[in-house]
Amino acid sequence: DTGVGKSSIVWRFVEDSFDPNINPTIGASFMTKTVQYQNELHKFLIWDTAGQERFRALAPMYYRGSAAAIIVYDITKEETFSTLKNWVKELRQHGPPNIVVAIAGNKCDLIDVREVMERDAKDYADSIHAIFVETSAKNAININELFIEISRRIPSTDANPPSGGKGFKLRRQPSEPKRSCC
Ligand SMILES: Nc1nc2c(ncn2[C@@H]2O[C@H](COP(=O)(O)OP(=O)(O)OP(=O)(O)O)[C@@H](O)[C@H]2O)c(=O)[nH]1
Repeated sequence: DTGVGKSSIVWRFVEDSFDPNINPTIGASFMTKTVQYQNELHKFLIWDTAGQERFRALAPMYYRGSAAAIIVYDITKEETFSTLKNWVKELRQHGPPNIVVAIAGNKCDLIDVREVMERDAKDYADSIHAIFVETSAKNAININELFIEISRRIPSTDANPPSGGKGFKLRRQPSEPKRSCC
């Protein structure tokens, strides 16, 4: 849904910053970030889609061919959790068969006005074999952990060759060049 904090999560991950006055996304925006994980470099190619209803029809362009999808709800708005379930159904029907799904319950800094119980969301995520974390883009809680868990679940490059552009893909390469054999 619009306003749940998708762009803020991506900004926190990519730029380690937070803008309380961030504008709603128009269409989609694209960002990349490379992180070191164990002895590999993981490059994330991230499409941040717009949540406003008028952009809904664009979403398949971005999730088609993607290795992973993060579906975000706002823990202070029950209706965003219902919307999330619809996105899960859509991904299951029209997304890539092996797409890694992660559910992020964002704005966990606002627990005083929580509407979605963490246990309920976790049980739902487990039932669909999705990654689950509560995040706060504002306070930088569980953002890196979310992406690291995604990269851990995505099979290595050979099984997922990069394929031209759209979607959330991850490329792996050794962090140190292999020495050629003598
Ligand atoms: N308290 C709190 N506010 C947040 C958090 N993440 C985002 N926000 C605020 O929520 C509002 C919406 O954030 P966005 O990142 O634009 O939400 P979005 O899901 O990308 O919205 P669309 O681009 O319309 O789809 C902004 O005012 C953010 O500052 C968070 O973790 N905690």
